[in-house]
Amino acid sequence: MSTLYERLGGEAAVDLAVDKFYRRVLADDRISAFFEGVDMERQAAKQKAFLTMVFGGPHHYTGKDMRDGHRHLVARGLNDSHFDAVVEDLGATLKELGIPDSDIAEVAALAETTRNDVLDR
Ligand code: HEM
Repeated sequence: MSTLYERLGGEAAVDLAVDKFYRRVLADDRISAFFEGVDMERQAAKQKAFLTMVFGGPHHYTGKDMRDGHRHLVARGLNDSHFDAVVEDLGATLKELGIPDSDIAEVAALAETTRNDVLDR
């Protein structure tokens, strides 16, 4: 029985999805403002960490890290609607990559488990 991360293609799939996902997020005017002024050098690594988490792969982040990493964004108004937009953009990216709907639903469910930490509540 393979894990979701393995089924999606492991690290290679994460690398492929990072670029497509980030482009989609930056083009999404519901959420792009939150990424203004973000350190671009570190951004690829962060996006990789993001996708590894939501693919259910090996990552070192905790709920506390997610709180600390997004608290400054919550202070700038980050809320459920923005979280929903990110999950939607992620689903659209995976769909574009030919990932089956059942796997996309699993990724969305995993993302969901981080919602209260990301939104600091
Ligand atoms: C599924 C939920 C989410 C996960 C798993 C996630 C994951 C991550 C991770 C791992 C980092 C790197 C943290 C660090 O090491 O500094 C990060 C940073 C970031 N996230 Fe998220 N994130 C989520 C939701 C969101 C949402 C909804 C937004 C905004 C619409 C967002 C915007 C950002 C930004 C702008 C950064 C960079 C912050 C900075 O460097 O100033 N994230 N996220």
